[in-house]
Amino acid sequence: MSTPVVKIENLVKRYKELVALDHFNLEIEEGEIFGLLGPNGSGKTTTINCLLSLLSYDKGNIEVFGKKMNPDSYDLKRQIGVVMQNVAVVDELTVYENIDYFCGLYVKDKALRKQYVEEAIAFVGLDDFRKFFPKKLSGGLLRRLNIACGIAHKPKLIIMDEPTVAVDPQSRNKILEGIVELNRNGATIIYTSHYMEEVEQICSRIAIMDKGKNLAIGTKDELKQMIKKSESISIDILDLPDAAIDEIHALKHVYEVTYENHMLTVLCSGGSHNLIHVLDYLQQHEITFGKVYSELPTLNDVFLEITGKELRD
Ligand SMILES: Nc1ncnc2c1ncn2[C@@H]1O[C@H](COP(=O)(O)OP(=O)(O)OP(=O)(O)O)[C@@H](O)[C@H]1O
Repeated sequence: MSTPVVKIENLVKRYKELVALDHFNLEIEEGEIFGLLGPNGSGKTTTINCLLSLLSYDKGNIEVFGKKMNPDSYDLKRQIGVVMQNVAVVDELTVYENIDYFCGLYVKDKALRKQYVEEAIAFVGLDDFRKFFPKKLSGGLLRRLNIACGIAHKPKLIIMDEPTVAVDPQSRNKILEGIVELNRNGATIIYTSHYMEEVEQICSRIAIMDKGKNLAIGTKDELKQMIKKSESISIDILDLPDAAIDEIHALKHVYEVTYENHMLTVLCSGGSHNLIHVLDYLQQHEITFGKVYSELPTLNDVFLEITGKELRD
């Protein structure tokens, strides 16, 4: 097997009494867009800061590209691009100068740097704004500048910590498309977010975090197969007899039935054609129904089943 790009073993990080990372483990392979998904405060930023050796930790081991990561591992850091949650650019420098400055920390050859800066500007679509100072940019454009500064030196590993927080939908889509393109061009990506839709959209594998622990790991389909729920059926019904609830509950693959505010909700585990079986039952018993909805599980359902609480909170 190839050497993982990132290997985190048994990482423990405490802030005084608070255990922010609790024996956290993670392996990321080359070529992945790896999603770290967890609610606010679950430990995503702490993981990233430990990984970059910006924070010391109490226990555990971290390797990047097969080598131990230390605060002075400059050879490793040169191969990493970081886009932090809080925009970190220099207000006194223009868009071009900012990207040139950050790229210049790693790329000393002037001609090559010029080429990289131009490519980064084109990549994030800031060509019309190259002479603007950061204070003149909208929130979305500022985020794009932040990304350009982190990736201009063409790192092999790119870490993005919630890059779309407080970003308008247009810029958000542009950012997500850009991440996929960076990956297509050969970079391994670590992407932290508490937006499950984004993580589902772009990540090849996902770790679900809560309270400093890695609760589950896999592709989105693997994660969804870990839980009981495979389908949630909701049907508008004006009047449903109590006996029908019990009989629907007894249908194959059904494990939970509720009827509230004229809405029948049927949760199913495995099987196929569950919706047809429920509708057949209603028709055979001449129960009139209105709108019908069938939903597959989301990552929120995975989180809910594992932790007993909503990811969205
Ligand atoms: N410098 C610090 N001092 C004390 N506690 C901290 C510090 N930084 C983070 N924490 C705490 O550690 C826990 C993990 O925080 P962390 O920022 O890593 O989570 P997160 O998943 O990145 O959340 P968010 O999405 O809000 O950034 C939280 O309970 C947080 O309050």
